[in-house]
Amino acid sequence: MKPEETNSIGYVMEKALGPHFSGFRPDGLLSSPPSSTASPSHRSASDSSLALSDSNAPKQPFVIGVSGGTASGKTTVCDMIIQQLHDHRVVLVNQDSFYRGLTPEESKRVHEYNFDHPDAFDTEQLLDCVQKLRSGHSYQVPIYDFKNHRRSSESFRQVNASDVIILEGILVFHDQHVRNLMNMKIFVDADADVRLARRIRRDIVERGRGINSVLEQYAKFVKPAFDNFVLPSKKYADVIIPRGGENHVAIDLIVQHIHTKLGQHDLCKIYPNVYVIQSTFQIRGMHTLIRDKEISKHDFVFYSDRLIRLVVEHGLGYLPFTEKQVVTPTGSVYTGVDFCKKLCGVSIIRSGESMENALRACCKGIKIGKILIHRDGDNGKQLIYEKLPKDISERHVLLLDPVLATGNSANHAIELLIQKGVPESHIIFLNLISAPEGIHCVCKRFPSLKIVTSEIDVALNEEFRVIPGMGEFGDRYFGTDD
Ligand SMILES: Nc1ncnc2c1ncn2[C@@H]1O[C@H](COP(=O)(O)OP(=O)(O)O)[C@@H](O)[C@H]1O
Ligand SMILES: Nc1ccn([C@@H]2O[C@H](COP(=O)(O)O)[C@@H](O)[C@H]2O)c(=O)n1
Ligand SMILES: [Mg+2]
Repeated sequence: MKPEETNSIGYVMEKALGPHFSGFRPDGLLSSPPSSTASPSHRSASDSSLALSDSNAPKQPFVIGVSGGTASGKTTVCDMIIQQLHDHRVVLVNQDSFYRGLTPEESKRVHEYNFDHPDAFDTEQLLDCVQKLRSGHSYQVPIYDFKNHRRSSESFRQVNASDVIILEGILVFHDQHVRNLMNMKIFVDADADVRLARRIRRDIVERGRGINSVLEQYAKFVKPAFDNFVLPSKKYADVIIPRGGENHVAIDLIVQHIHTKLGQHDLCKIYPNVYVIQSTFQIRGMHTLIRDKEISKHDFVFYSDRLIRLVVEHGLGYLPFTEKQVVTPTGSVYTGVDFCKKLCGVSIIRSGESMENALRACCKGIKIGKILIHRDGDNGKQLIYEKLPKDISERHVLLLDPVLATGNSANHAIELLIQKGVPESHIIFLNLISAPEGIHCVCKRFPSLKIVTSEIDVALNEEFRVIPGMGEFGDRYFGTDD
């Protein structure tokens, strides 16, 4: 066959009708798989290399760090968060529990001891505790006594694994390894005078101190350590709460965010631009049907179409809009929104074409372009054919492919769109199922693109097929599987 023949669109189209790997078999093109062996202490909670792909594995808890100066209201804020998260299991770990007990010598000269310096805490032990809880184990947390500055030698507080771990203390943002275990960092802010007033009252009432000793300790250690260690760690906070426990708006927003994150797949916590449509029994039922190898072709198409329609509708929700007012038949004004007009679809041939009808049904008269990515021989070379709207650079693009497997073909298609002038943030990639490997691959390369999917599967197998997956979508949908 002559080279020009192998390059002809007809030839490639015909080839594309053969077995089609929705993830495009990579032949050495696959970037190294996400590592699952890195030591947890050196991984950040937002590190994309976290091995979070196994949906059957226990969910990782959501770790919240709460820091702030002494008596700023950290404990009060934590209590309020815990109360509002009543439908989740939440545990509170206080950094205070990890104060090193004083030696008899140190106890004699307690007024010279700096309880506000990072060295006053056993940070290694604190790290061990959070790591254990994060990996689903319980932990015997020490009990610290502020009156005699020692840990109890007999008793511990058993803290069990839970959905949310709150780690609270003046210096929880100081150590990088501890910080890296947090999914969310909150800094509780309060005026220094207010804090001092609260501290005096609390230390006298609860910690058996006298006014002079509180003021002396404050001037000698607490204030300098606040300036040197606590305040500089404020920059790591995701949220700063002024007025601590009084700030109900801030606490409501935080609780709402935690609720959203808890309901999400772990990959959505890592990549904020990945959206999984909210699962319902209807959606789960449709997935059950289309994943069943015994289903008839007719039913496969019917239920795939239903799911595709949902994904398309959901994806359209991420397009920009403008405000629009209309007058209703009652003569009233309704303030609504106008759809984004500069829009097109692009299907990745062949299976992406199965999504075109749903897009046409939702967006009247929408232009739909096509991209065909064809593996040329066994050397990893690809041929890319495209037929795209001429003004695509001015449009938001809904990229269509029902299965995101390795992410290689998606990345080629996205690269092509970007070459054509489409801003990365104007691309919404729609699919029915995504493999974690594909999500890592696409999101690392294109962090501002959005992926909308209906389920995230467990992993890819050694043949780069999605597990549990649904087989060759294109073959099953277009009836070319046997
Ligand atoms: N908004 C508030 N108004 C009045 N008192 C408060 C307020 N927030 C906290 N307190 C009191 O101040 C003291 C310190 O608050 P706490 O939450 O324990 O601070 P932290 O844990 O940051 O040291 C406690 O006695 C608490 O009851
Ligand atoms: N034996 C101790 C241990 C600690 N402190 C002080 O406690 C403060 C931290 O607790 P908060 O609830 O206020 O965050 C810290 O500023 C230490 O000075 C103490 O007085 N005695
Ligand atoms: Mg406290």
